[in-house]
Amino acid sequence: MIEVKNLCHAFRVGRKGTRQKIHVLKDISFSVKKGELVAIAGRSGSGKSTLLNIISGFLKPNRGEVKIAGTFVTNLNETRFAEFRLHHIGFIFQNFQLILSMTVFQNVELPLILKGMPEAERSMKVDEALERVGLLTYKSHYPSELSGGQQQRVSIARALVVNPPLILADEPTGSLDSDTEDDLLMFMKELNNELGITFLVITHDKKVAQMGSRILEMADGKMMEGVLP
Ligand SMILES: Nc1ncnc2c1ncn2[C@@H]1O[C@H](COP(=O)(O)OP(=O)(O)OP(=O)(O)O)[C@@H](O)[C@H]1O
Repeated sequence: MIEVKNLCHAFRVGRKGTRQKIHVLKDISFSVKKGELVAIAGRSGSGKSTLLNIISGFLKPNRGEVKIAGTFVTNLNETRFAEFRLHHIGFIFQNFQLILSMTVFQNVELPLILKGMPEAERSMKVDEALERVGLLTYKSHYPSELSGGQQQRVSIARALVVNPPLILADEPTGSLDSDTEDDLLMFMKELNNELGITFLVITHDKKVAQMGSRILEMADGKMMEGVLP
């Protein structure tokens, strides 16, 4: 599902004269098979978000390539990558990224509007996704009227609504308390098992990493197959 080859990325920091290059990704290669749930673990600053930004197409790498579902995405321009994302990738973020002025229904409907789906079909798909996350009765609520765990479920429904083969999650439980975190991790595992969606989960939390069928550990710009205690 994902093949990453020889990815290198450095940021230039500082002012002219004292400018420095920070090499964040140093020749990273790994692959994720269809239906796997893989966690990428590593300390703060180890380059996890940079890697995810490249895989999601929000950042162009200095070198290397990423192939997702058979497409070399690193070659796509911004417009084509946006189109590709809409059909192939669902996102879950630490801070949910819901639009607060929109209802739960409208938040989940958004990707379908972008896809140009007719209204009747949209309505059916949104209801289906909300049912899946157990929040159909909350469809007219606003995000601020929901708990953190519920808001994260809405964002999962928004990711699921386009039936993506791949979900990228960046610290998905980072804003949740421990019990809610456990519920959400179980739910993500369920989606992985039942729907066969491939998950790539970025985390610095051992408990989250351990839910993966495989853990890739990032340290010092490199990646290795992780072994967590
Ligand atoms: N836009 C940028 N410009 C300059 N340096 C950056 C930029 N983005 C990230 N970095 C640097 O790259 C390194 C890796 O950052 P990154 O956010 O990828 O790490 P991370 O593992 O996701 O950390 P965290 O868990 O804290 O989010 C850090 O040293 C960071 O300061």
